[in-house]
Amino acid sequence: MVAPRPLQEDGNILQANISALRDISLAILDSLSQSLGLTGMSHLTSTHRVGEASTTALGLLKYLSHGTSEDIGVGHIAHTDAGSLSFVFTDVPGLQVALPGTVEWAYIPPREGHAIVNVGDSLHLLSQGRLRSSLHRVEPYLDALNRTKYTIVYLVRPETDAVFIDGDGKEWKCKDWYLKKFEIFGKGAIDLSDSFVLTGRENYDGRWNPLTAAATV
Ligand SMILES: O=C(O)CCC(=O)C(=O)O
Ligand SMILES: [Fe+2]
Repeated sequence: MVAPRPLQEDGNILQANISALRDISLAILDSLSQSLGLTGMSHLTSTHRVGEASTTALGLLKYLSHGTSEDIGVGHIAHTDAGSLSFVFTDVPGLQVALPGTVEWAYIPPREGHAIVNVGDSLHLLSQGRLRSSLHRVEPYLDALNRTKYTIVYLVRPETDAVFIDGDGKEWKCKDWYLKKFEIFGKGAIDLSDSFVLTGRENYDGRWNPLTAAATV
């Protein structure tokens, strides 16, 4: 596979960006911990130590254009991210977030020089529910239907052996929570029995309705 030209010309660009994103994410985790009074082993950086094994990842997503599939094949189903923090870089709109406490969706327009940063399940669980993972999805945006949407995501995840306690007092190893979540993503179809793990809500699929969307956007 041939690397994109900027990477061929400067192999360090990737490493430099990953290091910067890692430092920024640790600063955010530190600041959140101070604000929430999380100290000692509960301090969020204590489960995100540099050099410890984790599945933190950098990804490039390319979305199918609107019209290439009839229903849910376009975009990204409603979900919360499994990890701690997700940095989303894109210049094509389409990302929607569920407004807190409602079932209404709002587009988050890209802003030049900015990233969108989502809180994921891991921070929800590590902060004993004080931080909430954001429910979001990607839908066609009517002004950008003919543009291919690319997104670069930097997905910060805790150490593989970090331990979570869920709302029912059940203990999870970070890696088991991820396996469960990725198994659901891998199914390719929405099964309502999975909806709590996928979206944090029971019996909910958050599916996009093209008819309503066309009328309201
Ligand atoms: O492409 C986007 O704007 C969002 C991507 C996303 O939600 C994800 O990778 O989990
Ligand atoms: Fe996401």
